[in-house]
Amino acid sequence: MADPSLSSFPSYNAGSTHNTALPAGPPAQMVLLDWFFPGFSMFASAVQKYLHIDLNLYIPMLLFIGMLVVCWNYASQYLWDQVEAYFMSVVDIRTDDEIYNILMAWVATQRFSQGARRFVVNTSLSSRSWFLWRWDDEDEDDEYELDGSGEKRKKKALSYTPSFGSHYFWYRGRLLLFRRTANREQNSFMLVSEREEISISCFGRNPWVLKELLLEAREKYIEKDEHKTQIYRGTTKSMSADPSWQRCMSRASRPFSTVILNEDTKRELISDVTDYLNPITQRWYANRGIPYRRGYLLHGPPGTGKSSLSLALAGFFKMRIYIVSLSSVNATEEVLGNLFAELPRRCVVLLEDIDSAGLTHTRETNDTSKPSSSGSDSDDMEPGQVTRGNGDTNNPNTSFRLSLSGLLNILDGVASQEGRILIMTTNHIEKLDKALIRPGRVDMVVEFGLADDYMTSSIFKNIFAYLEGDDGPEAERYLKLDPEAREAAKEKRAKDRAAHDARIEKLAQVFTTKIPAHEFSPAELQGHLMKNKRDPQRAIDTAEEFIEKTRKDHKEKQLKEAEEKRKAEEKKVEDEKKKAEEEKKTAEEEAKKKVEEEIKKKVEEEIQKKFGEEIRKKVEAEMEKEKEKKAEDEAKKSEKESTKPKDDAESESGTKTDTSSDAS
Ligand SMILES: Nc1ncnc2c1ncn2[C@@H]1O[C@H](COP(=O)(O)OP(=O)(O)OP(=O)(O)O)[C@@H](O)[C@H]1O
Repeated sequence: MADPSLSSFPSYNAGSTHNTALPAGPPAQMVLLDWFFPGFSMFASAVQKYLHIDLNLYIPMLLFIGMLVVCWNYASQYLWDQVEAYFMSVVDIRTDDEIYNILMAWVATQRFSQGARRFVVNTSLSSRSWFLWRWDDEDEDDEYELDGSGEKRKKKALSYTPSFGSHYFWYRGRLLLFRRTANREQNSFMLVSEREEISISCFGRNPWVLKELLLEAREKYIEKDEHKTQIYRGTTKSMSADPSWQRCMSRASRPFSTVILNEDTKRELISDVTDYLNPITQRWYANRGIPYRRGYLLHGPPGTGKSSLSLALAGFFKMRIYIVSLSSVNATEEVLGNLFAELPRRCVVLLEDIDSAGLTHTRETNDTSKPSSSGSDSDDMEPGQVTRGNGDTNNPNTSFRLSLSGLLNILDGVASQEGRILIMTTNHIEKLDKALIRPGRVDMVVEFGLADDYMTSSIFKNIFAYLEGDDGPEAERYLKLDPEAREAAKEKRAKDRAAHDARIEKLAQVFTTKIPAHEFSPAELQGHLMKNKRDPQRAIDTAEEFIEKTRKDHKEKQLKEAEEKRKAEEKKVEDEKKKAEEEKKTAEEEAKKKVEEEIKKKVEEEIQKKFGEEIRKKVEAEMEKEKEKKAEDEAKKSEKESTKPKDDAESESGTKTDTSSDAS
């Protein structure tokens, strides 16, 4: 019997489109189609019923087309692979390398990116890989707008790059292909940028155009950062045990002129570094077998410009700066060694706070013939040992130790990159080991001091005088004026500026007379001036207040330090007392034990002596007794033998007599 559900099936007779006779059962092809495309039979019967079209007629054709498409896909993919392998050049971009940032920054500026219908939008194009992550990057592309109060408000620039897929574009007259695909290996631990693969291909077996593109991208990238200093900090990621340099900032290079320091010292420093970086100098070093590196030591009280000078120097010579602070808990020998091994060839390394690392102990202390370094508070440390926290061995931070010889090995061992500039900063040069600052490790020492009159006045002018670029959007407004008006405006502006600077010059003198020399650090003065950055007169009027408050702070700090020192000394005395008491107690116990042992020995000897004599006497008496008894027995025996030949009758009475005598 026919299946009623198939009553609506179209005819399976290929010859007749209008034949409604029921088929014996669904043909195999229909079952197959239904299996591949569920509901196909329903769709076919609906088409048959309402449009009078028998799809059965077209099935072979559809199948053929489908197969053709599959074959085409396969063949085209195969062909494309062959073309790519034999007739194209391809560059794969590593997403965990800085080249990713470089290329994506270039791609974002290309027409094909901006025209892409499906695209990725970012506020930062940098790779998400933690070691490339810029987390505080002031981007030049960031836009600003003025809000109601006239303050600038930063708007993050948006970058558009093509989304997953293949994107063709022209470059230097050649057709190139930018391909962005999802990484074949997807796992949840992967960072966003690692989940994609990027490549650029060109037709032809010569990849020169790709290399040129990459060089151009790099050039643009460097150009963008030309006036910036790239700052890297040595960190130990909690997730990974390996320490690494993290790019933390790309900051507008600090002009050298803004660091207030003796002009001769500045000039000397710049010419020294210039000479060092000269390729001829490098050859000179190589010819003489001298390690090609240079070290500088900047020392002085906190906030006097040591870090600022290092940054300005890196910016001036367009070098990256790698900062690591030895006061950080993680600055162990292993961490530092790994960090130094990762340094690029040409860079500035800033080793901060080498005094707080406790490098206060000389290597020579191992050698008792040589004098100890400084009599500093670290004197009771183990020789050659470095602790953090001013040699406070009780400081929990000191649980990680860095030996001085370890640090020296890192500084000039195989891990140290030749061609680098090492800058060490310290607040207490007197505490440093001579080995650490000997020539070859430190080639120039620059001293920083508290602000003198020249510094005070310079800082004042630095804050309040007009500087190029201060105008911002106001300057753009002038550009919109007609040439005549612009000229007049320009002249007026120049006059205003000159008048302003003259006023600031006078005010700087007044301010300088109010601030006592060599008492405050430039950072403290700058802090006070910054509080009044729009009102120089107010900065002068509140100078006394600042002096009073800062003196109070100094006093409090001194008191705190003295208190800490006192506590440390008290603790030291206490510890020593405890130690002495313990030693005394131990000595007493030992003496007591000794006396007891002696007494015991004597008693034993006495006992031995006394009881030994008695026992001897007793034994002798016993022996004597035994001897006597033996002699008696002998006598008796011989007597018996002598009386034996006499009469037997007498012998009986004799026996009786013996018995009575024995009984008595
Ligand atoms: N000589 C100086 N010239 C210009 N600015 C200075 C100078 N000294 C300090 N400053 C300002 O004070 C602030 C702190 O300076 P900086 O960090 O360079 O001091 P430092 O000597 O490295 O301090 P620390 O020893 O605590 O690391 C900076 O903002 C800097 O602009």
